[in-house]
Amino acid sequence: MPSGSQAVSLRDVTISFTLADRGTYTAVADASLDVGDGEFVAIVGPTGCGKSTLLNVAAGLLKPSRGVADIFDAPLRGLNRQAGYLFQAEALFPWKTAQDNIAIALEISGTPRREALRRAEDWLARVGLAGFGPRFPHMLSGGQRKRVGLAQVLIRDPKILLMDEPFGPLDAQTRQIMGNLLLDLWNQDRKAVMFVTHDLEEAIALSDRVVIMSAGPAARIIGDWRVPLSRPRDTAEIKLDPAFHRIHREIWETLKDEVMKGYQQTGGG
Ligand SMILES: Nc1ncnc2c1ncn2[C@@H]1O[C@H](COP(=O)(O)OP(=O)(O)OP(=O)(O)O)[C@@H](O)[C@H]1O
Repeated sequence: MPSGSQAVSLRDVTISFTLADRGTYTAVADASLDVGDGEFVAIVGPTGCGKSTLLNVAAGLLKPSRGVADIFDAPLRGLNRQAGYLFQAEALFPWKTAQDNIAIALEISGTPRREALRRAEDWLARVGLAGFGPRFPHMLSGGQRKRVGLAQVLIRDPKILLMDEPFGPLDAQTRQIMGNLLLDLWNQDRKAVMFVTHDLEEAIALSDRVVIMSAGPAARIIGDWRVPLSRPRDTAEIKLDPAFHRIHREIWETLKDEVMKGYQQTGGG
């Protein structure tokens, strides 16, 4: 459970982009969000509303135009070195084996190669890939590559995990399996997690809190729900729980109008 300190604290964050041809575009306006130490928070919103933009602020990849970002009560300057980042797109080197892909995350910060390889082997087992170390990414399934990606991030033991639709490209069953793996690993040391998804079911199944953003431009945080479901959870079975249906219905009431606005703006509806 949260220990009281905030791993990520965004205060009145506004993010505007200056576009060469169309002036200034404000993606996110006055967003305030706290993620407690050990807390799993999902951010859900319509397509293009600014979820990734907000995550990039927490990662230190993007400086807010207004407002502040604190990490463990200290102002974030430059890259957030306490965070590990897992994107939708794969970040594996195609010419390196699974084991090397995991080990490199330690080698770049100075861990001797032999030690890095040994720890990478442990992590292969922790993500259910014992024996797959010598395979190159093209010799692994999409789900297996995601497992390698997860190990690559977690081996550095970041205090905060920033995840941007990490299981997006996977089929529904593999997503569920990856969700369970993520929860198992998270349960072992409960890092703070910011998990961006457009999938409300996935958000509820995984998280302690679900935060809803409005459609952009100038997207805002318009809802923040505590998920009343006990842990440990199985991400498939939890969806049969009546409490899951109740909270889903409640959040969807707020989300659905924003989703329609988002589609209309992006020409999808
Ligand atoms: N570097 C940039 N320059 C200009 N506009 C940008 C930039 N980055 C993001 N945007 C715009 O800001 C808005 C929010 O984008 P963002 O990727 O954060 O949305 P999202 O909610 O993560 O979308 P999706 O769910 O489709 O991945 C979009 O309209 C996008 O086009």
